[in-house]
Amino acid sequence: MTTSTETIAAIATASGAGGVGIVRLSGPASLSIARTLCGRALRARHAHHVRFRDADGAVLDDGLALAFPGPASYTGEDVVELQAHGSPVVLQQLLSRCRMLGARLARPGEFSERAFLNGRLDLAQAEAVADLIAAGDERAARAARRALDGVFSDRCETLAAELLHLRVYVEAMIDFSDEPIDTLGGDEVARRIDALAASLSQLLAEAEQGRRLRDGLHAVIVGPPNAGKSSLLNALAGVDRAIVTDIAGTTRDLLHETLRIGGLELTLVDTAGLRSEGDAIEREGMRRARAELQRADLALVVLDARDPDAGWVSVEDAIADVADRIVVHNKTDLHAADASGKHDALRVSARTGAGLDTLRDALQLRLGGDTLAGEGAFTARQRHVDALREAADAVDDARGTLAAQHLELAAESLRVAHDAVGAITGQVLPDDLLGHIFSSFCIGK
Ligand SMILES: Nc1nc2c(c(=O)[nH]1)N(C=O)[C@@H](CNc1ccc(C(=O)N[C@@H](CCC(=O)O)C(=O)O)cc1)CN2
Ligand SMILES: Nc1nc2c(ncn2[C@@H]2O[C@H](COP(=O)(O)OP(=O)(O)OP(=O)(O)O)[C@@H](O)[C@H]2O)c(=O)[nH]1
Ligand SMILES: [Mg+2]
Repeated sequence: MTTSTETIAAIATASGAGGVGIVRLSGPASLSIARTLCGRALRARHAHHVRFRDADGAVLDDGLALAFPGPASYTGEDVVELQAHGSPVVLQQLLSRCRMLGARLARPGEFSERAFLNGRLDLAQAEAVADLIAAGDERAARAARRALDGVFSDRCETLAAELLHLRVYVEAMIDFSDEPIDTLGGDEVARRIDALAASLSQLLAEAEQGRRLRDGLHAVIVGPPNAGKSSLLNALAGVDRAIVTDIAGTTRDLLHETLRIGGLELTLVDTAGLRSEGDAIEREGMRRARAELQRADLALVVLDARDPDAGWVSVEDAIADVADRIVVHNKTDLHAADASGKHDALRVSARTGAGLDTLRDALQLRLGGDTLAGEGAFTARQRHVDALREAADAVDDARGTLAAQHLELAAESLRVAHDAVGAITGQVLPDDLLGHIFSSFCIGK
């Protein structure tokens, strides 16, 4: 257990006026700072109604003070909460007073970082705290809650334990490598590596879904100029967000809009129409459109129903790497005949609204509907997915090298896999991983 010498303080409640606002302290001086500020000693885990006083004895506010002596606290250190009226001015005054009495301002995520360093939460759980706070819908909140409860961490730790076991075994085989592997239980190790590879790929798939739960689905509207991409964004969002004109090349910047479909969040991005000509501004817009497609889970391809093939040529290349796509033929109000068969396209009209419900249903299906929200689903981050993929690759390598009787290489691959899985829960800490993770938290969390 690490103990910090510095006492940190922050406003723990959201900025702006509120019913109640909380200043939170953590560290060795918390209790003495509170005693001075409240004019009395605080009993552990009791709510005291007190007056918070400034240096000159003036009353800053009255409120509730709570002390949680370590280690039975959120951070594992001595923690104090000053629960005042939710006035930003009063909360700032309380915070300044805490600083005068020896606390320093907490960095973003520093309370949770200390909770991690003191073993109150593992790293994936600490990340789940931030993901819970940022959850955009109920499904994401439930899944973050499960990650916070350790559902994901437990799975990682089971894998890490098995990896450790295999490492020990393979290292032992190296020490006895004069003898043939099969007499050393090589078959048994191979079987266990196979089982481990299967568990890893199962967890990787679930973590990928968890990443989508956390980040929401990212859909990029793409198509030739003038097909009605911006009109469709406006129609789906139900607001007049993007500029629409009959001039090809109207949209240049990326335009993000958050949609809710069936209670689930979807980010929709409007982009510049793709074509081979265009001035410097339009070309920059197309470059951005292509870059945005690299991050897309789904391409929403908009073609003009009157000439879908012409448009298709311009987008085919750009969407080659996108995992999923929905093709729509727009402006069907101008084109009655059904030419959509070729791309398995949905027929819509951004102008009249025809076909938009069907499109919404298709989007909702892609959002995962119930499958993503299944029992036991948890949120995960790209960092976790990358780590599991690295581990899966390394375990595959170990399988091969073991079969070829290269025990040292197999041992090294297992070590790499073990470290990768360990970094998810923070059992293993690569350089500056903590700074990287916690700096994106809210202050006071
Ligand atoms: N007012 C307030 N509400 C809050 C928090 C907080 O810090 N303050 N939390 C902060 O994010 C969350 C709750 N998380 C917490 C986690 C552990 C402990 C704690 O004192 N744990 C001790 C005692 C365990 C017990 O009695 O249940 C421990 O783990 O030993 C407190 C809050 C959400 N609500
Ligand atoms: N009749 C009809 N016109 C439409 C429909 N959707 C869009 N339009 C018209 O088509 C023209 C182009 O629409 P935009 O939404 O700006 O097209 P865009 O694909 O965003 O075009 P760029 O931004 O230039 O790439 C505008 O005049 C729209 O009013 C539709 O469903 N029916
Ligand atoms: Mg546009």
